[in-house]
Amino acid sequence: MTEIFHAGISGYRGRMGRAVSNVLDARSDVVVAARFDRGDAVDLHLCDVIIDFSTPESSVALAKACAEAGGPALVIGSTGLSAEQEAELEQAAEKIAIVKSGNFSLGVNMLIGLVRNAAQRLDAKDWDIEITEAHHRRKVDSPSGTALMLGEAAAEGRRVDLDDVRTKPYDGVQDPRESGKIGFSTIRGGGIIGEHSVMFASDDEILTLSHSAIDRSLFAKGAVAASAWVRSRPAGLYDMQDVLGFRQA
Ligand SMILES: NC(=O)C1=CN([C@@H]2O[C@H](COP(=O)(O)OP(=O)(O)OC[C@H]3O[C@@H](n4cnc5c(N)ncnc54)[C@H](OP(=O)(O)O)[C@@H]3O)[C@@H](O)[C@H]2O)C=CC1
Ligand SMILES: O=C(O)C1=N[C@H](C(=O)O)C[C@H](O)C1
Repeated sequence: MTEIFHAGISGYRGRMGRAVSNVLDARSDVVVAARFDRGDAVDLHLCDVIIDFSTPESSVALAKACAEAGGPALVIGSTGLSAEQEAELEQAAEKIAIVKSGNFSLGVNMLIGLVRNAAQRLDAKDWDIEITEAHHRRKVDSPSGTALMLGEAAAEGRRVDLDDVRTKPYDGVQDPRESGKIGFSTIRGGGIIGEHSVMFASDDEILTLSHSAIDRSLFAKGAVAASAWVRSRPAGLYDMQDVLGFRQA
């Protein structure tokens, strides 16, 4: 028999909140026990898990409240968190189970592994890595959470720290590009759902690995799958690689 669980939606009036509502409403194994947005009160005890696509500040505040209450588990999709905010989530995850990912799609999570692998094999002195992302005009953070995850994967493949090799945005006249750096470029326009590409460029050839999101429901479906996975996990900070069983040993 299918076990029913109770889910909450944080940021439910937003683009992703509405997409998550639609996915949850279509499932017979989930009761939507709470929908809340900025300024709304929520009874955390009604939920086994809350799916949150809101803002960095509100995701951190929610994680702290859930940690203090001893639950529910969380699925967090908000991007643009500072290093301090990431650390606050890690602290909350000592008390509750949290899945946090900058992208809940299967394709992007596959891409992460491909990028890590390519970066490991293509010598940094010959191959420049440039990451490009494009999103709708209303997106406020850049580079996107996904672009940063792809940058982390490339840096991991090269066994370097992304903070040490990340380029500043190119603008005006500057020194020639150093080898070993990882560059980021951002496009914002119209209703673009989410485009990401990682270019490996040598003097002789170019390899580009890319992903296009066709419908926002893609992220919502992944987040709902993560919510079903995380609700029975012990406290800890997980990501979509864990949910999909892609984590490398
Ligand atoms: N990980 C992934 O796969 C994806 C991540 N995202 C990320 O998710 C986040 C939300 O994106 P999107 O839905 O497009 O943005 P929206 O601005 O459309 O939605 C965010 C919603 O959160 C609400 N909100 C603000 N503060 C709180 C609060 N304290 N409690 C509850 N809700 C609150 C906002 O209300 P108000 O309008 O009043 O501020 C708004 O309704 C972004 O960081 C985005 O980058 C997006 C898509 C996929
Ligand atoms: O804000 C968005 O829309 C998206 N944000 C995520 C990100 O920052 O990578 C994921 C997706 O690309 C859509």
